Amino acid sequence: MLNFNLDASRIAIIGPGRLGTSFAYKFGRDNKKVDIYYHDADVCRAINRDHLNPKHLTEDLARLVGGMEKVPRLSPHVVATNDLERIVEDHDVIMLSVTTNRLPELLSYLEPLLEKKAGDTCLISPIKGLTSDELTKELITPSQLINNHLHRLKHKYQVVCIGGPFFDVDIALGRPVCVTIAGKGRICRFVREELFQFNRRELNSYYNFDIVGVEACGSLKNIVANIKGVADSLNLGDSFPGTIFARSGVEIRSLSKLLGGDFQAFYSQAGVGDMYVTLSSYASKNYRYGKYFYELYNGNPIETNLKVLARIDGTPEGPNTIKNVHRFLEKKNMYSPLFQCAYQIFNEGGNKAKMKELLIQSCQLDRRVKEYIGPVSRFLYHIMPNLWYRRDKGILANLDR
Ligand SMILES: NC(=O)C1=CN([C@@H]2O[C@H](COP(=O)(O)OP(=O)(O)OC[C@H]3O[C@@H](n4cnc5c(N)ncnc54)[C@H](OP(=O)(O)O)[C@@H]3O)[C@@H](O)[C@H]2O)C=CC1
Ligand SMILES: O=C(CO)COP(=O)(O)O
Repeated sequence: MLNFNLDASRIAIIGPGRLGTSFAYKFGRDNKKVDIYYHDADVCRAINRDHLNPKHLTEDLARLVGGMEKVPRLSPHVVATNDLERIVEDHDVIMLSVTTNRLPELLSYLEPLLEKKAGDTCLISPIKGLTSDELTKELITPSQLINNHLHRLKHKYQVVCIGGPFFDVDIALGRPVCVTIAGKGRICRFVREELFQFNRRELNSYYNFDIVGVEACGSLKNIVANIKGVADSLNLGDSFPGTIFARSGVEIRSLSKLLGGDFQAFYSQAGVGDMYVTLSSYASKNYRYGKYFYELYNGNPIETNLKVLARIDGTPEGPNTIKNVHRFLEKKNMYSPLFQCAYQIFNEGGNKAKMKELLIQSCQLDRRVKEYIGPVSRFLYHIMPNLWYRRDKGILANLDR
């Protein structure tokens, strides 16, 4: 049973990437004591000396505020260290601000330290990606990955996820942002009250019990942002984005349900709210990924991917999530034309005309004709989501639901 006398006056952030740095700005402004963990001592020294991140975010902030000299400095209460043991021992609240592919390795380092620690820990995850479970090969969200990895220590920690529309630059600069805090009620109330209600005009939050649904929506919309970046380069007109938006909603809703989330998650800040901004803004790494992928495309997706990643500060989650989702769709024989199209565009090669054709087909020629889910179908989805989903091949593929 987690003890709720957690100390929220100090917070640890693991991963000084774009988002971790932006939360260090925010919590520093709130006079919290912030300790950032990063394994490279030189980077830590630079952060402590200059009160700026030498690797991530700073250049984008400079562009936005009109020059490096105008970039705000991190509060003197923000300190970087490469001592992970001290980070775990000294903090009741730890934000894991790494990308999904780096999370298993990080959890392996954290596990013995959490076990040794005397007190309890609140782990906060803003991570928006899906991965494959090592044992079951099922598609899982970051909180599921954390819980699977740390199941022996489940009495010593709880996970809270942050979802919704929030871009690093907005958080860093104190622009109004409203997130979704998802997880168990008491720990979420603690996080909202102690960390997200200070200066509510700058950062505020709503609560959602459906942590898996919130994470699934936040992760899957990154894939849609990747394809929307491509679509916006294809001269498809001003109507087509509406169809991408609505049809991806259908796919996100179904897939999120299958992963253990609720249909309602999509109608939240973490669903439509986050998808709207990520699909329409250069602030999104995932949207830019799609744009640059089209621009730099040479027929070879592996080479193009490397060139695109070299041009983006930070790692967009969409490209890895597409691969993991694709494996899952194949395994489940699940019908999901837009995610299938995303996989083909970013992994299978071909020319730019093929990208256009794939996108038009996936949006305009969906085999599902009905836009609504009838009451019987809704009930069956509710009681047996693992059976009641649209198949890609076979007799069940013909059922419209
Ligand atoms: N940026 C944003 O606006 C938003 C991001 N998110 C989510 O937050 C997560 C992080 O995103 P973002 O910050 O943009 O990504 P970045 O790639 O900018 O940052 C990840 C950081 O984690 C570091 N890192 C990786 N492994 C470890 C480790 N074991 N220990 C310590 N640090 C480590 C990386 O180091 P290195 O530099 O060496 O690679 C990098 O600094 C993603 O899941 C993303 O989807 C969610 C909403 C908004
Ligand atoms: O989740 C996001 C915004 O809320 C997406 O941001 P990125 O595409 O920059 O990772």
